[in-house]
Amino acid sequence: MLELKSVTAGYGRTMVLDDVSISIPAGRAASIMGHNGAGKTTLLRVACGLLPVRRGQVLLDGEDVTKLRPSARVRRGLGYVPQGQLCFPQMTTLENLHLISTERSAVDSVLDTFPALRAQLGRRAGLLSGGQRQQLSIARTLLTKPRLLILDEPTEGIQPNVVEEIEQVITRLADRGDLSVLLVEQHVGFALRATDTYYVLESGRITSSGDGGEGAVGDVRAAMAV
Ligand SMILES: Nc1ncnc2c1ncn2[C@@H]1O[C@H](COP(=O)(O)OP(=O)(O)OP(=O)(O)O)[C@@H](O)[C@H]1O
Repeated sequence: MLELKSVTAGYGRTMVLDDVSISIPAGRAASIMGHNGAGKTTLLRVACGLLPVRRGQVLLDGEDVTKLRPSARVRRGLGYVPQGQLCFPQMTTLENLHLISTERSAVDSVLDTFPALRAQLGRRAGLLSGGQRQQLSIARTLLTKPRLLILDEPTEGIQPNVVEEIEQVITRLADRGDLSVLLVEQHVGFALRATDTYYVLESGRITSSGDGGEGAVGDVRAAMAV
């Protein structure tokens, strides 16, 4: 579904990603872990078309989309949930959803995925908790009916007692089988539980990769400790 082939990219003359290759088959989930500043968000920006590559290729469903704009990639099934629980704070939860789609069955379906939002439909998004706003942000992206969901640190800034709720939702989405997921996450245990494959990115290079699952926690921590 998504493939980055030997991608080198960065800002101005400074290259951040150096010869990075990752692959996420259709319906599978992968996580990217690494220290602050390793280049994780930069990698996601490249996948979405928000940052051009200097060298290498980005493929969606086998099609070379390296030169395509973000909007063209969204039309091909890419959905991006950036860091920071993006939504319109003055609008209600429902209005935020309706900005993307007013199709009743589609809205109902995302509310089934995020039952906590049902009780908040008339509430302004700016008054929601961080965890609820994160769920709204993911729900808005799901309304675009993506086949690839890209999530940038969805548990960042969320109170510890609701992190588990976010984790459960993402694990369910990753388990759906009809959705590919690319997850950047600092919580190693959660990232590995939720995904089939992991990549460790350090200083812009993939330094370790393997199968997900709790059994890989030691390998990832060791790779990140180097
Ligand atoms: N718009 C930008 N212009 C110039 N340099 C940038 C820009 N965005 C990020 N960088 C630099 O690129 C490097 C990688 O940043 P990036 O945000 O991709 O890392 P990250 O792994 O996502 O970090 P974090 O975990 O802190 O979010 C850092 O050195 C950062 O300072």
